[in-house]
This record gives sequence, C-alpha cells and structure tokens, in this order.
Amino acid sequence: MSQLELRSIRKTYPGVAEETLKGIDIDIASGEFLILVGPSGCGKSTLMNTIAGLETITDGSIVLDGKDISTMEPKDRDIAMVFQSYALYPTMSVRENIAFGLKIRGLPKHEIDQEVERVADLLQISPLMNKKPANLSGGQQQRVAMGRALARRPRIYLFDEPLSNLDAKLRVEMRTEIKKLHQRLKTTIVYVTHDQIEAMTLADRIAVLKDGELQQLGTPKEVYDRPENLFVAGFMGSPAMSFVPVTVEQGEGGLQAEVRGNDGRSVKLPVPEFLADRVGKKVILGIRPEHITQPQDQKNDQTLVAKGEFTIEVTEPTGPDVIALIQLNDTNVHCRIDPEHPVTWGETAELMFDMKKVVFFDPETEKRIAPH
Ligand SMILES: Nc1ncnc2c1ncn2[C@@H]1O[C@H](COP(=O)(O)OP(=O)(O)OP(=O)(O)O)[C@@H](O)[C@H]1O
Repeated sequence: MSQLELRSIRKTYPGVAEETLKGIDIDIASGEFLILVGPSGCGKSTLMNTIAGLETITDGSIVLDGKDISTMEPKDRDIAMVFQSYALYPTMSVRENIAFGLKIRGLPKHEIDQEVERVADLLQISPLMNKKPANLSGGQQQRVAMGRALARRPRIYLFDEPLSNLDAKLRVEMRTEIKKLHQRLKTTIVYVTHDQIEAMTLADRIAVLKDGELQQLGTPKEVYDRPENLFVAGFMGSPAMSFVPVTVEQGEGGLQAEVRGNDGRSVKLPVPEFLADRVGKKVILGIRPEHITQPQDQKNDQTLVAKGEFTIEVTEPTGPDVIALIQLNDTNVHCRIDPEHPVTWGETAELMFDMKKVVFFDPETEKRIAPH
C-alpha cells in the first residue's frame, strides 16, 4: 500500500501552445481507489502517463511514499499500468504473459511459478494458462492484462479505461471483479473511465478534470450531491442534472422561485433561506430527475416540497424507472416516474419537487451557492 502525491503538476507538449495540465494537486491515500473523469481531451491519459513516467512533467512533482519520483525512469517507479488495449504478447501463452515481467526482473523460477499461480487463482484464470491471447475472449484478455500487473505487486496500479473494449454485460461483471479485488488487496489505484456508473460504484474519491484543471475532488456522494460548479453538476449523473434559470422572490411564507411549464401553468417553488441576499436576482436551479416525482412516489418528509401540474413531453422507459421530460422556464427538465404509476406524453401530470435536494448556482461564476 502506497501513498501518492501529485503536486502542482504541469505539462506542456512540445509544439502545443496550450498547457495540457495546468497545475494538478491531488493526494492519493494509501489503499485509496481514485477515479479520474472528464471529457475527452481534458488530460486524463496525460496525467496517468506522467505518473507512470511515460511522459515527463513540465513543472511540479510526483511523490510516491515520500520520495520524489518525477524524473525517475518508468521501470524504476514500481508502478503498474493497465491500458484500454491489453497489449498482451501474442506469441506467448497466458502463463508466459503473466510471468514475463517477473522473468526479466530475474526472479527464480519457483518464485515466478508461485506468483503466477497466486494471480491466476485470484483472477480465476487457471484453466486458461496454456492458451494464446488470440484464443481468449475480450474479458479473458482483460483479466490476463490485469494478472500481468498484479503479478508484479507494484506500489500503485494505474488503469486507463481498462473496461472500455468490453461489451456492456462483461463490463459490469469485470467492474464487480475489480471492486472485489480492491476490497481484498486494498491496493492504491488510480483509474480513468468515461463511464459514470463505473466512477460512482468503484471510487473512494472522484477527481473531475476539465481542460487540464481539477474541478472537484470528493467522494462519489459529494460530487453527485454537492457539485462545486455547473460543469461538474452537468458531467456527473445520467440523465444529467437539469439547469433552470429562476429569479429569487420574497414570498409570504419565505423565499420562492417561479417555474413555468410550456402550457403557461406555473408553480412557486420554496427555496432555502441562504438565498436571501439574492432576492430579485437570477440563480440557476440544478435539479436531478429523482428530485421531481409524482406525489404518490415521494419518500421525503414533506418539508420544502412543492406540487404543480405539467405537461409530459416525452417518456423514456429505462426498466426500473421512466424518465419523463417536461419544460420549466423554456428548459428541458427530466423527472423520474415510477413505472407503477405510468404517465404518457401529452398528459398533464401532477409532479412534486423535493427542494431540499436541489442545488443552486451563480449564473456569473457558475459556482454552486453554498449555505452560509
Ligand atoms: N503526445 C502528444 N503530443 C501533443 N499533444 C498531445 C499528446 N498527447 C496528448 N496530447 C493532447 O493533450 C490533450 C489531452 O490529451 P489526453 O489524451 O491526456 O486526454 P484524455 O482526457 O485522456 O482524452 P480521452 O478521454 O479522449 O482519452 C489533448 O488536447 C491531446 O490532443
């Protein structure tokens, strides 16, 4: 178990005007599962490659267990990386693939055999040991690639989208396997993914990157419930959080904000008192599908809720839920409908807003407005 500190990491590729990493600071605790997410091109792979030593950094430092490894050769860093493409040696058997790293490090044969056996057991690939990669399924190849990394017992594992070549079912299975492996071995892992669910289910903490800058670092729950800005709020969650522009008003019973459906009907939503200094001003209301449901499906304690009637524009059944689309202040907004109480498009449905869960953003700074 090892601890990794990324201190103000900067990276500029030669010939590229813009900095790719603009000062990334992350402390990764020993045994932590850290997931990096962000849109394509935000610098996730670059950051992983700098940790592995495959790319140099322009500024900052990478500290592993208290030792600065920033300029060390990749082979001396004791870090194992599993890529999206498994990069197995095609002419070698599974056994030889797993043993290869140990062999070139000159380990005695009986130790190599022992280690290969341990890893094969762990990943349940013992029956495949004499096969060649070409004769394995994608999921099996992925396991072998992981086996190769595990056999080395490095200080840290880096996984760069290891599951993205797998079909949906296998991906879910392998996700569970990786989670089990981490629970059992308690190794330090840095893992890149595009998959929201993978990030939410695997991570101890999630780091959200955009344009080479860290936007938020927090537990999956923190990032999901209390996104620091509009970007993080829109990036995490599927379907995404909806953003509705509203004006804060002083009502008789407290602060409120009006939302209008596309048929002209409106409802005054109660909003929290920490918005008191914004009366008369616009804020952006960030609302997730599960915060708008039918009254009969509400599970909350009925404080800070509001009801209104809205026209359902589209319904999208997902299996466990139906996602329905309505319009609020000319913005598309997703709601979660229990299939036990179905609605159809064109219908007017009574919907209930759980305002305790809703978050608010400043339209200028795009930052979440936090309670004082
Ligand atoms: N070797 C390189 N030389 C020059 N520019 C590069 C190099 N590698 C990456 N870049 C640029 O750096 C930026 C970040 O790329 P990177 O691959 O790190 O992003 P990413 O977040 O991993 O993207 P994706 O999710 O698509 O894999 C991109 O603009 C990319 O074009």
